[in-house]
Amino acid sequence: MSKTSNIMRLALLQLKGSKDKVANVQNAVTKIEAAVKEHKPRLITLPECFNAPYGTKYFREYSETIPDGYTSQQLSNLARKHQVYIVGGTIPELGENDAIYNTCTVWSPTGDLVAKHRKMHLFDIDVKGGIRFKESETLSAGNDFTIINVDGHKIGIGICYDIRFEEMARLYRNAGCEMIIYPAAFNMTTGPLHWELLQRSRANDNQLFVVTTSPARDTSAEYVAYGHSMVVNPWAKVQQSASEGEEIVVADIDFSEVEQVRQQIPVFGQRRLDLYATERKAK
Ligand SMILES: NC(=O)CC(=O)C(=O)O
Repeated sequence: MSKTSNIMRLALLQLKGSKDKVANVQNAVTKIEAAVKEHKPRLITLPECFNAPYGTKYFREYSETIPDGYTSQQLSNLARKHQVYIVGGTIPELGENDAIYNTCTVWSPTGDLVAKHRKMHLFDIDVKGGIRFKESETLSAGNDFTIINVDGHKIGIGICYDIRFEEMARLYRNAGCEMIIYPAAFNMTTGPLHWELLQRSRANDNQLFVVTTSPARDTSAEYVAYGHSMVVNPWAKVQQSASEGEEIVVADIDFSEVEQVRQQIPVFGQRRLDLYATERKAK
């Protein structure tokens, strides 16, 4: 598909969650309606696990099938009604063989499901005096890379912990992506240390836009999200950033910046591919 425009307006919705799934989804619906009315974005992004509490004991209870589940249907209707792309954060997905995935759905302006990305790297960490989390206690990992095409621009999709794996971002770059979108929910241990650093690293290494959308911080929640949803440009500069609370971040992406940095700092063509490689394995 040829590029119809180099400018794309995004709206990142940093939303506060609760244990009430319908209330969470309705909050997203209200904020999507507001973002469309006030800012007319082409593409809207939502946070990781926006319809459920983020915790291994909750994933099965809140899980839904895709695309016929309640949350999917709401997002599909909104995308069609407002003719926008929606990168629908993530929800716990009830998949085949009763497996549960942490899954991002992407909806086109016709309301069609254009992609479904299942978190590939499960968030299993144990930081002494900080946080222990083991997604693998209840979740299964996805095995597929996901690239969408919006107005001729290739955009890779990853989910939260996926951002720590440079190889995945590099594969997206190798496939021609100009942006990677990560719905994400870092926490109060890793957020201050790594949130911005990782985004700027992936943007710098691959000379593309990095976009993250986090839940708003709720200090009464069992898992306290860091917030600070962010857009980093291909120069690795923070273009826009939210604070901790509920917020709509509006960013006008100028995709011509991708070509500018790639021309001016041409590391991609200077790699020693005679000595090393990052390759996708056949499944
Ligand atoms: N929640 C995640 O998947 C990742 C995270 O919080 C981190 O990497 O830190």
